[in-house]
Amino acid sequence: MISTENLTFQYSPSKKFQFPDFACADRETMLILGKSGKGKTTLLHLMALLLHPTGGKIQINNKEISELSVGDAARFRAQNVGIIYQKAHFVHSLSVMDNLLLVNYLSGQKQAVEKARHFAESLGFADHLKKKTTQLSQGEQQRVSIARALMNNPSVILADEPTSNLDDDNCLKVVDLLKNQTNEIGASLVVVTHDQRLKDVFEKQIQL
Ligand SMILES: Nc1ncnc2c1ncn2[C@@H]1O[C@H](COP(=O)(O)OP(=O)(O)OP(=O)(O)O)[C@@H](O)[C@H]1O
Repeated sequence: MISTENLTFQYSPSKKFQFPDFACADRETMLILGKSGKGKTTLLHLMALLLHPTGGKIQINNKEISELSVGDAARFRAQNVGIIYQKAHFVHSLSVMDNLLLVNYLSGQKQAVEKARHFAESLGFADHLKKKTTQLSQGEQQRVSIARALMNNPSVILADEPTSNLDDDNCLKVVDLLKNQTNEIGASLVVVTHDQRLKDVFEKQIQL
């Protein structure tokens, strides 16, 4: 469950944002739409505790997260938030499997090899687990990055333009995978995008 109230942010006195209030419950999915420059990535980074709001509240599982210190925010993020970036960033020297297990390691949890295998099966990259991430196609890397975001059973999954580089077929496949996997672990899914193809596949939407 994630919700915001009176959320504001500014990069500079001339670059201010006031975001609409919203709430996304467990197993609920939500789309945040907006043209380029409207602040979609900024809002996602606020929800991910990568930026600190200038005003307002963000709650995850009824915990007020905007007041956490930098260290506490990093711990909270590692344990509760899964992020899918527009362009996946992997550790190129590690295998696909080790990139998945790294999430467990960084948040101080036991390495969940079976879970990684399960996601790889569900998302269709089980044959690639031993490969380096650079050996995968862009669509395959996108699916690995979805699995990586799920590895710690996060309460909230945040996806930044997860479909912008995909053709229509793969776009709908990735959205289905995201929704199904989110539902499986009982998380809230928030997608920010300017991809109009997603308008018809998310019931709950807000426009920036
Ligand atoms: N670090 C920064 N410092 C100053 N201004 C910034 C910074 N990051 C983003 N901005 C500005 O804030 C505005 C919103 O940026 P943001 O990346 O959130 O938009 P967006 O809606 O995600 O755009 P796009 O769809 O093009 O990715 C833009 O005008 C951008 O130039």
